[in-house]
Amino acid sequence: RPPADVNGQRILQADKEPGNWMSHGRTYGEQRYSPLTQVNDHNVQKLGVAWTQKLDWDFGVEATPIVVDGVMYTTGAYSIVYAYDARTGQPLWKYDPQVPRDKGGEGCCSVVNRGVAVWEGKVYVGAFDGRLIALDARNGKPVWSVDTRLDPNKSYTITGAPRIVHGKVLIGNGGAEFGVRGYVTAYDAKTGQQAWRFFTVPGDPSLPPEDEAMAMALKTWSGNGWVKWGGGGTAWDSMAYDPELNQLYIGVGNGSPFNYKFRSDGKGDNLFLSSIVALNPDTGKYIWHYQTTPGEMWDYTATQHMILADLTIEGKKRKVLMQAPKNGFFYVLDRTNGQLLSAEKFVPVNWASHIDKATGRPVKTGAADYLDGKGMKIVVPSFLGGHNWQPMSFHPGTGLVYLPAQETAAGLEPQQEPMFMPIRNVVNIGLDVPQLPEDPKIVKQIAESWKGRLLAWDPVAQKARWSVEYPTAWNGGTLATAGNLVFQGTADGRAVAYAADTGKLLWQAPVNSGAMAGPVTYTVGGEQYVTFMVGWGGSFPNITGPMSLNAKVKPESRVVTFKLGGQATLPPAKREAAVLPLLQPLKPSSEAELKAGRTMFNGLCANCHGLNAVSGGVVPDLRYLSPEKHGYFLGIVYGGRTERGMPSFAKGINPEQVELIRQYIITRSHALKAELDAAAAPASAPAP
Ligand SMILES: O=C(O)c1cc(C(=O)O)c2c(n1)C(=O)C(=O)c1cc(C(=O)O)[nH]c1-2
Ligand SMILES: [Ca+2]
Repeated sequence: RPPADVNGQRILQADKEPGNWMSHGRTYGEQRYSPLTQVNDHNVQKLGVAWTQKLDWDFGVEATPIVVDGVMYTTGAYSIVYAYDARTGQPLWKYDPQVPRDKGGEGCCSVVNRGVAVWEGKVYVGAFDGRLIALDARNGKPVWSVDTRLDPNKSYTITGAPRIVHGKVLIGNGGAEFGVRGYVTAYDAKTGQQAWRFFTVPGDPSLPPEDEAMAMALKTWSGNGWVKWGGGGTAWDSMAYDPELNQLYIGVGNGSPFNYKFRSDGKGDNLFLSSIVALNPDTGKYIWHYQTTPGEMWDYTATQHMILADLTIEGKKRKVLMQAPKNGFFYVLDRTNGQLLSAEKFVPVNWASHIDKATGRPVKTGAADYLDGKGMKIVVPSFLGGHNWQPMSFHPGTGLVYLPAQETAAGLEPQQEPMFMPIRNVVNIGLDVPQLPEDPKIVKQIAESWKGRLLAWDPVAQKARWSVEYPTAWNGGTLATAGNLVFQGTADGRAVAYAADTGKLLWQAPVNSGAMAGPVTYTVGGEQYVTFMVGWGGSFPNITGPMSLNAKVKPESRVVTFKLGGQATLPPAKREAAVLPLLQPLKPSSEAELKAGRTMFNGLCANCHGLNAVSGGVVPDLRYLSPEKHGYFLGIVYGGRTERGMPSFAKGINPEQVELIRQYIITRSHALKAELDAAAAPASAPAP
């Protein structure tokens, strides 16, 4: 059999070859449940390392590997594709699409990638710069490549994994924090020829709508504010497919800009933002939609993982679709028609009290409404969500969904007038950057209130059967197996397994770095393997650095595969301690100057270097910047550091403003020094 000779028939019958993991969620229903039982709740403690492979870039790793007939196809940062012998880890080939290294600034959440799809001897990857590329599965040589961007002058990116249905490769894009318009496109798997495109939000209302769905959606928007800001609705991650109904489900993202007033005069539902939309996969035609957050204004994407299952609810067998989007409610929909069956909170939520059963609409509390003219509002969950892209899993035996949830909150405040229109490289959401105090004691308190939780969620009863708490948010996706196991990677650098029925911790092993991706399991030569894609990054450590420090991990990207009795060793973790350099003198600056420096830092730099210049450790913490680099700071900002992933900021800020940013960083280094000195001083030091 030629490599990666997967087709729809094989995916439909995935349970007949449980040793392979042939599509993103293993099956079209994306349950991430494996029927394999060789590794089970009786022997899982005998798992040892089978093999490891280091990846090129120590940025976030989010890929679900595809494993077919003994070969693993997976990705790392910058959309680099790796093929390994799945038994030994021996590299077979590597393909680097050469995404320009300074493109990082054009995405909200680093140059991550969630994996490939395979089909009839080809491997498909969505490159961060917007290309969809087909590779020859034998050698990784490109066969075709298309540019999926609607407008190359906008910050369109791809981080999601393609799905393939009826010979069509389906892919969306990211960019709703940068002023783009969302859509999903289908390309012929053989040739790359475009088959259809479904827009998720309307275009310019002065032009005719593209189709009936856009005509319907347009009625739910007001004014034309969104035209310049794209409208958003990017479908940057999840899809699922029901072959019996022949329905493709896409998860649609947040509005662009977040600011609902700038976007739509603060009026209307704004379809299809934050919605699940069912499409015909052959034509791209609309079938139904369910909107989780009408009038979205909090980055409440509904791009989170969707699982299809058959559940018995009130005595009736229902074909359901389950999703736990960012907004904090767990939804169970009838997937034949999009009707709401139930929705309950799975984490604390303040923007809505409940979802009304009769209308299917949330009942908003007003507590998170930052447009009420009363200033900053604390929004729960935060823009990182009660759940983000980390995939869930569903175990048909226990009937439970294993959900990597998180408790987070953030302060949001609208700009009165747009500071600027969206430009490349710079996040612009029509809000002031999320507020975070500088006082380390308060930051510590907030950080401790941000929790990660693995929930074993009963979707029929709509409540947790068991849960495990973690020291930070941003723990990994899950995998359920017929061996009564749930596997998960953790933010604090472990691979763990729980009993699926009781939640008892049965096994854990260090993996050196935060493990966020969904693990997979497969067999080669009759032996079962479990693979974790490891590597800390993505939006949590990059933007909300201070909240992520309790994870106490460094970025270190690697494939780590386990098997029963595995004897390989994991290389020791990188652990160089950061040393504060000789501090730059504090120049006397006015309050106003320091405030301007802080605003600019948080607006321009914090998306990677962290709010208030506290980095989560994936991108350098500028408080530790050496005197030498302070000497040519302007050169770095204007020139960028392309080889390290930093774009040029020559456009948009003048040298005086760059100097204000530098002064702000210096004050933050001094504050850190004082904090470290205080921590090092003996608790009851005698007065001098
Ligand atoms: O609106 C968008 O277009 C968009 C894209 C992406 C992305 O492509 O990674 C993320 C988000 N939004 C987002 O809101 C978010 O929380 C997020 C986290 C991550 C990540 O990989 O860590 N990506 C994204
Ligand atoms: Ca977003």
